[in-house]
Amino acid sequence: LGSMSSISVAYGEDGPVFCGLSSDRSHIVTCFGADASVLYGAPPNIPFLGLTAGDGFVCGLLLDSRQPYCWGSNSYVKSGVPQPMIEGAKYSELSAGDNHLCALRAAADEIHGPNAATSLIDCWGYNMTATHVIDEAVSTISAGSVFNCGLFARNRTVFCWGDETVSGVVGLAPRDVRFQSIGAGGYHVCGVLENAQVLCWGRSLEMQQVAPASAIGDGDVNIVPMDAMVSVVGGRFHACGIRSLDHQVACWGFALRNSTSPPKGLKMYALVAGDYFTCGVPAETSLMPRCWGNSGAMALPMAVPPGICVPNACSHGYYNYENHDEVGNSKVCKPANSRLCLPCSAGCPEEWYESSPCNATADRVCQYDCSKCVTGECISFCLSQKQTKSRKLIPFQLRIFVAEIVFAIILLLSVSVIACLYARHKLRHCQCSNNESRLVKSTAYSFRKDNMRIQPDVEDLKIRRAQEFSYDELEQATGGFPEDSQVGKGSFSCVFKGILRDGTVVAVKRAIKASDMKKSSKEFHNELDLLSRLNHAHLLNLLGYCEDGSERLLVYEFMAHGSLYQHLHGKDPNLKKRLNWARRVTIAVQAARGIEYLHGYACPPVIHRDIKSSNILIDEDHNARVADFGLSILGPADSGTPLSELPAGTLGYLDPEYYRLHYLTTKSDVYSFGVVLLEILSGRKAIDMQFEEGNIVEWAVPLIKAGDIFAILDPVLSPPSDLEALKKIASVACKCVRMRGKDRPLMDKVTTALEHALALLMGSPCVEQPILPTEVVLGSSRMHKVSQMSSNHSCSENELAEGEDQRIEYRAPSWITFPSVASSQRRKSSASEADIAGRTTTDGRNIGSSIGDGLRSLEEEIGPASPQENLYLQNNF
Ligand SMILES: Nc1ncnc2c1ncn2[C@@H]1O[C@H](COP(=O)(O)OP(=O)(O)OP(=O)(O)O)[C@@H](O)[C@H]1O
Repeated sequence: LGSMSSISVAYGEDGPVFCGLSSDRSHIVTCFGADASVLYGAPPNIPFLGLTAGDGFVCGLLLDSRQPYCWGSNSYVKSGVPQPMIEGAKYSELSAGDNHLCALRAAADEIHGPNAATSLIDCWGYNMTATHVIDEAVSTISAGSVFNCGLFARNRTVFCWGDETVSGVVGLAPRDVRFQSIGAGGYHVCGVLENAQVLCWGRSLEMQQVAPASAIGDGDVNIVPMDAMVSVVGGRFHACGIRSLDHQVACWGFALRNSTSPPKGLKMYALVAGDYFTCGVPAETSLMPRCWGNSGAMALPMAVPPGICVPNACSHGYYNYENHDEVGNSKVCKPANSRLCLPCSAGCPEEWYESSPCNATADRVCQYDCSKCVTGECISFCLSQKQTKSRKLIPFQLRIFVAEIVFAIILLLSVSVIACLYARHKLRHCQCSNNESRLVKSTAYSFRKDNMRIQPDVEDLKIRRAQEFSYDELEQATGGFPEDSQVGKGSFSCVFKGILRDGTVVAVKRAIKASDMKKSSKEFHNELDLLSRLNHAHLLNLLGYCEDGSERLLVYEFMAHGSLYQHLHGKDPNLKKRLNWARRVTIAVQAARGIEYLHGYACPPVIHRDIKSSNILIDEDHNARVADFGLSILGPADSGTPLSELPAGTLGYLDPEYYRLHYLTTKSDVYSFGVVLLEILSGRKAIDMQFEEGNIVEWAVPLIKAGDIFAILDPVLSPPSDLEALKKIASVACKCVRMRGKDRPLMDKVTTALEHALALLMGSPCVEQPILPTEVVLGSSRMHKVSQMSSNHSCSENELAEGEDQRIEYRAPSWITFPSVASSQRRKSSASEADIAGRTTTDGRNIGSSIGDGLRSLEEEIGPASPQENLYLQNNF
């Protein structure tokens, strides 16, 4: 009964059967109930635009062909596309009565469209099979048991046709009354008038007559309670509507004995009625329909869109439906540019006022205006408000007493907070208080450099918020998220290249539907929070975000050269070759600095939890940026304190200690970064089952320990003439992937070691040449030629080739703002447990003892920097 919707209720001997479309954009139908012919006749995997149902059957409007398709056991409405069917006919709406189906023709041209002079309505079934030519454009149709009604598009008046003897509805249709919408029931029709009041007519039982006949014409007129409604539906002898004010359901008319009532206190988006059974899509995140009536109350285990998707923008009086966070990541509607419009509440009643108007994305909100109260409801509401206020007017002495208590509590709290801050400060030398850390402000970056820590300024962070984008803006920027602008895909998102209106090239990360909605929503907010707070030259900057219904998108700076993973393991072998040793080690240094910032300089520290080569992105200046804070969590103030978190991360990079014991510290990131270092050295994936030893750690560490560095180096690159730098990196990698977190170095140690290795790599082959700032070009905002390198005869041919490769390198402007914490300072700042362990333990895992220079403690191993290295480091870091 009624009009087409995203849900339908069929009825018959076997009781009601509910069918609904999936809210996951698939538009696939699923049914629940006891009528096997409806349940099992439902076509799997065929998308529908909307549904309608009658006695023992359901019909859907096929999304692709726009033709009706029915299934079930009604002998008048056969399964399949109803016959006769005009070839190529397309329909915009369906409505089913007891034993018939009507469909409103939607011609591709304007002959029968909404602005047309005529409309065609085709009906099939008992006593109904005919084509009706209506002399005006019809906007919607709704079927009762043996009759149908429609609304004219132009003047919104109603017209009905069908079996008048049985229904008694057709002749009673009010003339010259304008409706926003109508809902036909068994033997009555209800409609929402232009002023949002509801008017019913017909001869259904128990329908109270309250409206003056003069207002609506002759006949047996029934009207609902006086509440303004946004929509109405009709059952066999009852009708239900969604109240405009609170979106709660109100039902009236006849109900069977022992029927359940509509849920109280539950807001609804949409309703549909069978004969004695009504269902609604609740305005809550689950979107799981609730039903009530003769078969008891039930919640159906599927999420259903709260209406029909339309191709056009929502017209005036409608707002674009937004999903709630937990509902899903993808849009409800297919195709992507269609949308779901819900009716705005129709104004506020007399004694109410509008506290916020209906806009493009949200309905209007009304509140009681206590100065205009007339009804008891309003008066009692305002009285209760008053009482609440007057209760606040407590005697003066009592107020003083309370104030004293409050003061004492505040004092106590302040002392505790100061004590905690002090303890925390002592524990981790991390100064979070504003007083201690007045930060150097700049528009793009805000860091404080003191002898130990650099922290984001709290005030600055309050101001520096990521920009909020509308979905349309981002859809436009990416050209509608087509496949060819997709630059990557993760477990929870697809990444698209886009261009904002101001010409900025961006990467738009669009969350995809995850099986665990809460998780993906949590990740979205984690990432948003973290990225808004963090700012570093080697972290991927968040430019903005968008949260629109079920859509969640993050907008990042576009990284022109993709991910380190793509370079090392992508399909293009040239990419890998082009990533010569100097670039690889530079990337390692830069990524290490980003992670070091997370661990050491952000306050409180941040544990990334998903360090891997696909999360190290490379910008157009070939600088590395650590990305994807989806799994990050703020670490304990004392970064050595473990957090008991359920393991999350990527196989192959996951710290075994964290995985097995759920023991999470910053050292878990150190492990993952060690794996990345091994990837960089070997060009192998973290897990690659094409090799006998598929796990990179299990494969590489024994070889490095045995001093066979050659065996692990990426065969696509010629090894540098002096392997010292790579040996140092291999040694650092081995330390990073030690089994016990406490045996691994801290990130600042790792960074320092890598910086030295880089300096060695850049300097040692050309030791005769002094390395000048303009020559070693990593980090210059201008282009510099490494003329010396190309003319240096002591460099090998291979190195020369690699050197040529890196002659033109840039430094992103953000480099300039990177705090130049000298390696020596860093060294002082963290005497890692690993280093201490490295010097003292005789454990077999302390590989330092087994391979000579290979894996001694980092301090010993790095040794003092050579003058060239120092010069290089001073000028470049
Ligand atoms: N800002 C960006 N600029 C250019 N490409 C990007 C950007 N961000 C991500 N990508 C590309 O998209 C891919 C997917 O990124 P995403 O962060 O969604 O997933 P992931 O980290 O690779 O995997 P997972 O989500 O499973 O951890 C990246 O590997 C990278 O190739």
